[in-house]
Amino acid sequence: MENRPINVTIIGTGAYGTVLANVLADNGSKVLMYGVIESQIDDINDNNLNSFFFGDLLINENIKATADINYALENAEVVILGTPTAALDDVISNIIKNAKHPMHIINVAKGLDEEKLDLLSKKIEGMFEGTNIAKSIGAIYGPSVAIEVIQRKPTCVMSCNKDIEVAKFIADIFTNEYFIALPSTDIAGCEVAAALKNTIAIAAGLLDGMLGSDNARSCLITIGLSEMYEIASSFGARKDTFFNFATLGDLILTSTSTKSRNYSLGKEIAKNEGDAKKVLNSHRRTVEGVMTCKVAYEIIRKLDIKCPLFEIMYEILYNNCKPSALMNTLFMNAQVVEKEMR
Ligand SMILES: NC(=O)c1ccc[n+]([C@@H]2O[C@H](COP(=O)([O-])OP(=O)(O)OC[C@H]3O[C@@H](n4cnc5c(N)ncnc54)[C@H](O)[C@@H]3O)[C@@H](O)[C@H]2O)c1
Ligand SMILES: O=P(O)(O)OC[C@H](O)CO
Repeated sequence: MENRPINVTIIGTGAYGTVLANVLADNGSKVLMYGVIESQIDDINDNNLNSFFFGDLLINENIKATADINYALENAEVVILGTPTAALDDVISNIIKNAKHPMHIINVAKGLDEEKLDLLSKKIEGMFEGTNIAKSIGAIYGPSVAIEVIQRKPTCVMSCNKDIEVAKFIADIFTNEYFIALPSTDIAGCEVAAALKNTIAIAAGLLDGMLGSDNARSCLITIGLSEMYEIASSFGARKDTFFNFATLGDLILTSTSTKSRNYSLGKEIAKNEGDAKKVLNSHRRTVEGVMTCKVAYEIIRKLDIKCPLFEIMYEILYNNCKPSALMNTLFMNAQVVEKEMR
């Protein structure tokens, strides 16, 4: 365990960036947040609050925020990419332009590379290639709705890195009595699961809104886990990874919690008689399962594999198909047993 304060810079002053800042500052790290929204920066510096996301819940008073990227990166040893997947291109370009020394890069965005239909970590690696800025590239994934972490409720996540020693180092700087990070070297497994569970959560919210059936939700989660593994294994994921916090854990949380934005979107679609188009047109919050569904659908087609849940969700979210009939066919076609037994 490192016993000196680590300088950590968090890119983004959003919900998850703020909670990770709080965990790290609680652990004695020197935390600086870089943001683009002046009111959030001022709120953090002047009031120890990020009230846009967390109302009057105080955050650690040692957290500082800035809009100056040079200042933000000047002493950074670890940089956390704390924005949604869609902002990563911009964020990484900004780091490459302004960083002057090597640093550990940790991604927390849950998504896939929509252009190359590939892993987000590969895209991030590709962007840093030849720059000497990324000492290592890893991720933190696990069941962690922001509001509960800021309230210091027990949360377990995976620290993912190809190099187990770096995974352990990052796990150590995050771990305390309420936030536990365990190392994993299976980036592909954790990352694909972290992205795909968002689409399954939209399906779960939709199903709950339509049927209110605990039986059906459990079956949906099981089918989702199976399809998640099917897709992830094509990226080299290990089966044992599918029993950890980033995979099964996050899938259960996001598919059952009303605090999840993805699950809530599904419920909202159900409330609007299954009219996804209408709901998505007026939606403003970060809901990554919608884009992930499209990427997953294209990956499934490219690999020529069968993932009925993702195919159905694509029809609902992108072709405005009514969910009821489609949901029925999902259970009729459920395939969750070993491939060789089918
Ligand atoms: N919220 C959660 O509970 C939670 C938990 C685990 C993981 N995550 C993941 O973390 C990622 C971020 O989610 P969030 O909930 O914090 O999102 P959010 O919508 O709360 O915040 C996003 C933040 O990114 C900032 N941002 C956007 N573009 C930027 C740019 N170019 N440069 C700098 N800042 C920029 C915005 O200003 C905003 O402060 C997502 O991929 C999400 O899946 C979220
Ligand atoms: O609010 P959501 O649906 O983006 O989910 C947040 C986290 O990913 C849960 O671990």
